[in-house]
Amino acid sequence: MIVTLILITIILILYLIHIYRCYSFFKCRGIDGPRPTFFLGNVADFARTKRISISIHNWTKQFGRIYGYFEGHTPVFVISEPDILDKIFRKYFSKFHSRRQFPLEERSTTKGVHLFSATGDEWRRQRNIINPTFSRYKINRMLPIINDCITNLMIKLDECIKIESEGFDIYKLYKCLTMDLIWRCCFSIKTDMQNNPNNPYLIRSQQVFARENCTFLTTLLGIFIPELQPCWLFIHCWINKIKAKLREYLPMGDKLIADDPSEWLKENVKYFVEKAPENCDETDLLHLMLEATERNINNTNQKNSSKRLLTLNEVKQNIYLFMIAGYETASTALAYVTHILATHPNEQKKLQDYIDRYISNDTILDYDALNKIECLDWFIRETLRMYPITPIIINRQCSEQIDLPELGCILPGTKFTLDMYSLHYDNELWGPVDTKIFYPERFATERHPLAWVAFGAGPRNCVGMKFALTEIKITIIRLLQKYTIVPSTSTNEDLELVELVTIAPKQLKVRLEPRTQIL
Ligand code: HEM
Repeated sequence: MIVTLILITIILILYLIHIYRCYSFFKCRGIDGPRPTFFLGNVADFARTKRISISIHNWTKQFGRIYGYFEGHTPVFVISEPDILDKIFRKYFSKFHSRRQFPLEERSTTKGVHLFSATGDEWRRQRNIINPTFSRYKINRMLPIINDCITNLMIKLDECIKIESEGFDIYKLYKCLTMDLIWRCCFSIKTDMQNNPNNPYLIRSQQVFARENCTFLTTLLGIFIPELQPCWLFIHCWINKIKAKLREYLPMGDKLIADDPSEWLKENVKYFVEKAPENCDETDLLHLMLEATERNINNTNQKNSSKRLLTLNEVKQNIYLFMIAGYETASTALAYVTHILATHPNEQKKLQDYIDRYISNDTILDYDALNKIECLDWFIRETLRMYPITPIIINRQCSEQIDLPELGCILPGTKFTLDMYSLHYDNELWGPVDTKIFYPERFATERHPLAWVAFGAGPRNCVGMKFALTEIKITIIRLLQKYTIVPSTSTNEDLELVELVTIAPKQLKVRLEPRTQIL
C-alpha cells in the first residue's frame, strides 16, 4: 500500500514537472513567433524500431523538416533543413559550441572531461592541443605505420581464405586493424591485436559499444528526470563498485559478473601515461597531450596561459576517448565499403581498373596523392551517405539566448539534433539520380555544405576525419590490388544493423578471390 502511494506520488510529481517545463518552454517562445510542431517522444515507436535514428526519420516524414519532441520533459529540436543547420553548426557556432549531455555521461572537472564532452573554453583549449595530431604533415609521418598494420591484415586475410573458403567475417579483422592503428599512430605503442584478438583492451572497447542492459534503468531515469543526473550517476558508480567487490570475493565472481568496460578502460589507461616517456614518438597524440600538461610546462608565461594546458586526468580521459572513438567508427566504415564493393561488382571493377592503371604495388601514396584519387574519395563518401555511422552524436546545445527567424526565441539549454537519414536521402539535395541508388559520381557536383554530415559539421566536426579517410583509402587500395571481393553465400543486399552509439552491422561475411592479373 505504502509503496503504491509512493509510486503514485512520484509519477504525479514527474507529471507536474513535465507540465511546468513544457509550459515554460512554449511561454518563452511567445505567441507570434514560428511554432514548430512539438510532441511527446513516442517511446512505443522507439521500442518498435529499436533504432533511435529510424524513429527520428519516421517522425521527420510525419512532421516535416523542423519539429521537436520531448525526451522526458526535455525539448529536443530535430532539424533537417540545411540552411538552419548551417546557422547552428557553423554561422552561430559560438552560441552552439557544446553537445548535449547523455544520461550517465560524466562531466566532472575533478576526474577530467575529454574532448567529446568538453564544453565552451574547455573544449576550445583541448581541441587546439589535439588538432595538430591530424595535420597533413603528421598523417604523412604515420603512413609507414599504417602500411605496416595493413600488411598484417593482408597476411590474416590470406590465412582466412585458406581456412574459410566459403566466406568469413571480415569486420572482425577490421576491428583489430583499426585498434592497432590507433595504438600505434596515436600512442606509439606497438600492438598486434590482429594476432591477439583476446587483448583485454580490444574486448572491453567492443563491449563499450554493445548493449549494456544493466545500465538500462539508470539511463531511462537520466532521460526522464535529467535534473537528478548526479543521483543516477552516483547510483551507477555504486552498482559498479558493488559489482567489482562481488567479482573479487565471490567464487567464480570474475566469470559470473561482468565489469563495466568503460570504467575498466579508464582505470587501465594509466599504463599508457606511465609508459609514454620511453615510447612516445614526438609527433603522436599522446606526446602532444603530455607536452601540454602542467608537469611539462616550466615556462611561467605558458603556465599562466590556460589556453595551452591539459590536466593529467584530461589526458587519461582523452586516451580512453580516442581508443574507442577511433576504432569502432573506422572499422564500421571499412565494413560498409566492403559490403558495397561485394554487392556492386561494376563499381568494384571501376575502382580496380583505376588502381591497376595508376598505382603500383610498391607505391606509397602520401596524403595529397590519396586525396587526388577522386573516384575512391567519392566511393567512400557515397557509402557513408547511404550508411551513416554515428547520427545520434551529432547534436548541439544552445549556450546563449538567440532569435532565429525560422525557430523563434531559443533559450540556453535547448537541444538540437539532425536527421541524418533525411539529409542524406533527400532527392532535392542529392538528385537527379535517386538517392536510393549507389552513385558515387553525385559527389562531382557541388552540394549544400550541410547535405553530407557523416563526420559532423562546423568547427566541432570529427577531429579524426582525415586520419579515418586515410586509413580507409589505403586499406581499400591494398585490398583491391590483391583480391576481388565477392558476396559469401550468406551475404544479403540488406545488412542487419544494430544501433547504440554507432549503427553497425552484426557481422560482414564475404569471400575474397585472389586476382590473377595484377599489373
Ligand atoms: C569513418 C570514421 C568516423 C566517423 C564516421 C566519425 C564520425 C564522427 C562524428 C559524426 C562526430 C561528431 C561531429 C559533430 O558533432 O559535428 C565525431 C566526433 C569525433 N570523432 Fe569521429 N568519426 C570517425 C573516425 C574517427 C577517428 C578515427 C577518430 C580518432 C582518431 C575520431 C575521433 C573523434 C573525436 C575525438 C570527436 C569529438 C570531436 C570534438 O568534439 O571536438 N573519429 N566523429
